[in-house]
Amino acid sequence: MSNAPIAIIGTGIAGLSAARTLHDAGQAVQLFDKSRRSGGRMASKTIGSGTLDLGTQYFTARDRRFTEIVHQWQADGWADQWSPSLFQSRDGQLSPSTDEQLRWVGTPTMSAITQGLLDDLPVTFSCRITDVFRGEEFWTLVDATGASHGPFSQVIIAVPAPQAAALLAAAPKLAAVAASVAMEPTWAVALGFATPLETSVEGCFVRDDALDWIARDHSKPGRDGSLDTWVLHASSQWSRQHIDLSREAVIELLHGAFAELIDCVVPAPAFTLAHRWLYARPTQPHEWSALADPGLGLYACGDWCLSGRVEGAWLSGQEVARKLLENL
Ligand SMILES: Cc1cc2nc3c(=O)[nH]c(=O)nc-3n(C[C@H](O)[C@H](O)[C@H](O)COP(=O)(O)OP(=O)(O)OC[C@H]3O[C@@H](n4cnc5c(N)ncnc54)[C@H](O)[C@@H]3O)c2cc1C
Ligand SMILES: NC(=O)C1=CN([C@@H]2O[C@H](COP(=O)(O)OP(=O)(O)OC[C@H]3O[C@@H](n4cnc5c(N)ncnc54)[C@H](O)[C@@H]3O)[C@@H](O)[C@H]2O)CC=C1
Repeated sequence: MSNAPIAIIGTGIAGLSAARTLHDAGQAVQLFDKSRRSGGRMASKTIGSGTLDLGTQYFTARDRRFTEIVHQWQADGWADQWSPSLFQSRDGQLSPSTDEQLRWVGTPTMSAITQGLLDDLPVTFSCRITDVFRGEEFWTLVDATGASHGPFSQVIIAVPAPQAAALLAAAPKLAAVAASVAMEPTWAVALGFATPLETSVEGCFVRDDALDWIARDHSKPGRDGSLDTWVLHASSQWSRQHIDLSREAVIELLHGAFAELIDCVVPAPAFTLAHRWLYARPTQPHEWSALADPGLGLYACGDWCLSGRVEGAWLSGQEVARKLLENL
């Protein structure tokens, strides 16, 4: 057995779930991410004095193992329950839609969870891995600048399926599985109002043309900042149809749809932002848990291996760590 560390590409919840478990089992890990910080689709955006959850809005916990870890995160101060005043909108009709579902958010921002998991694990940010190849004994990673990283004993790829497919070239069967997963885009828009909107809506499931979901970000626990902030998510279909639209045009269209939907006057926002998530969610759930070629030492995990939600991504990371440890 070699002392070379395990490389993990991706510091979203899946990669960090695996990293933490491997680290706790005494394995050395080295993480890489193309972004400047951890979180992936659970990242939060800093805006002036506050922050916004532009990707994941909340998460539910149905699996026992995930429920246990979420309670641990709550005890650590990284997560808390969010009980929004919920509505739904169908055919332009807004109506209350309360339910009993427990919903969780990171505190004070969604990214607090991945930051907590990362802690002081070794990580290289702003490093897009473009090639993963195996020599006689060890793995080497190559980044977009052409620089090499290694040697590594094993590699875990924890990125969205379309990006994973290219990095799994050394294991064509795994690459083919990843390539078979279609992922849908989501346009996200944030609006900040200087004066709070006069509505009791804090979250709304929408089934109209453009929008899919709206949330009063400011209503989540631990959020500060002076603006009344809202996050609007377009439906997959609308996002696909408007994939190449400019940010300004997307803000205008979704702001218009929001103003039509909400039951109050919507003044001009003091702040706007648009973000395009190209690989927001798999078109359907899968039951792979994680992909593994133990002989080679190449593994993959991510939300696309399971439910396409935070819970699925975390469970997939657990499963990849379990498989890897089992094969050491
Ligand atoms: C708009 C939106 C709303 C959502 N809402 C919810 C919700 O309300 N509830 C819920 O449960 N889930 C929600 N989700 C889904 C949830 O965010 C994901 O299921 C989960 O965060 C996926 O985690 P992951 O670790 O698998 O992938 P990611 O979070 O995508 O992490 C992958 C990481 O890999 C990095 N990366 C990619 N390619 C490379 C490369 N070549 N080299 C280096 N690094 C690379 C990325 O920068 C990223 O940090 C939402 C997603 C989006 C986009
Ligand atoms: N925009 C994106 O890219 C993504 C959005 N995601 C959303 O993240 C959420 C996560 O799902 P779960 O954890 O199962 O959460 P959940 O149980 O709150 O919601 C699941 C789905 O059930 C419906 N629903 C739930 N509660 C209500 C209600 N009170 N009134 C009306 N409809 C309701 C609604 O359609 C919702 O999308 C879902 O809303 C997904 O649509 C998940 C992944 C990506």
